[in-house]
Amino acid sequence: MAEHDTRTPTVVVDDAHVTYTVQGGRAPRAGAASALGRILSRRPGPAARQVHAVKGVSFAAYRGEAIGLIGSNGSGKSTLLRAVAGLLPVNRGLIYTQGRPALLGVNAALMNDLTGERNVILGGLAMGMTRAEIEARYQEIVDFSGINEKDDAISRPMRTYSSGMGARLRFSIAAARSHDVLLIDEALSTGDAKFRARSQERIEELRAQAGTVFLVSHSNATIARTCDRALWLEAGTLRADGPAAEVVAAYEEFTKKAAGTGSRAAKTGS
Ligand SMILES: Nc1ncnc2c1ncn2[C@@H]1O[C@H](COP(=O)(O)OP(=O)(O)OP(=O)(O)O)[C@@H](O)[C@H]1O
Repeated sequence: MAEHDTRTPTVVVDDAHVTYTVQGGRAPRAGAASALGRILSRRPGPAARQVHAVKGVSFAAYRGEAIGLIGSNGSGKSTLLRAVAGLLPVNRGLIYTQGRPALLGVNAALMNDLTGERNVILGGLAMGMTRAEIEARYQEIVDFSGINEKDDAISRPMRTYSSGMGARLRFSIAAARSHDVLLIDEALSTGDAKFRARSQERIEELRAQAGTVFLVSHSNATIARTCDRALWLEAGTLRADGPAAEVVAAYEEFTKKAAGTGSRAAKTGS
């Protein structure tokens, strides 16, 4: 008889499909003149197209796990993360999550014209913290981000920050409280080595507080170092799910082979 699984699931994804609908197309010819021509001749515009980004993915994630998402460009990693965060609907299948997952993306919605300080408050509220909680943790968030080490950058508008500084502040806000499910999209790879080490420690703490952490990264080293499990997506389907080191090794083997095929194809001109 199969052993009973006593771990607590935090995210269950069952045969999830996500499709984007893209309106229009053929941009180069879609100028005002051609649009006018279309109206005059009553020709229909370009039809809406579907992009099937996630195709039947299933897995369960448990408390205390740090799961890396790897795969080629456009393989569906960010889409899957956004669907788990509840920001994109699934067209088919089901996604169950415990609590409200927090998505921390490089594009997380902070306001560029507001100061870092105002953004800490906004971001904290968006993460479900109360004003009192934010006030109590404000200094800790700023110190963790390290953006105030050289000058008083926190009082400047976000648009004056480098991309690394912005990413660090976003991570610091999201990591200020514990989450049942924390989803991180590439945020770590933007920071410098010191910040990376610090955020890795913080992810460890969040895991210890019984949360589940998902991390999308193009750095195989980051995935192998930070995660114990990895999901490998390719063209919207799950190619592998297992211990991070094994999945990363299989993915590296695949990318090496794909690069080899590419150069041979280029040589033969096919
Ligand atoms: N807003 C959108 N509208 C239409 N298609 C989209 C949209 N966002 C992503 N896609 C398409 O969905 C597919 C998966 O994209 P996604 O961004 O999830 O991949 P990814 O694995 O995160 O890629 P990368 O590694 O380049 O960040 C791609 O074919 C992409 O072109």
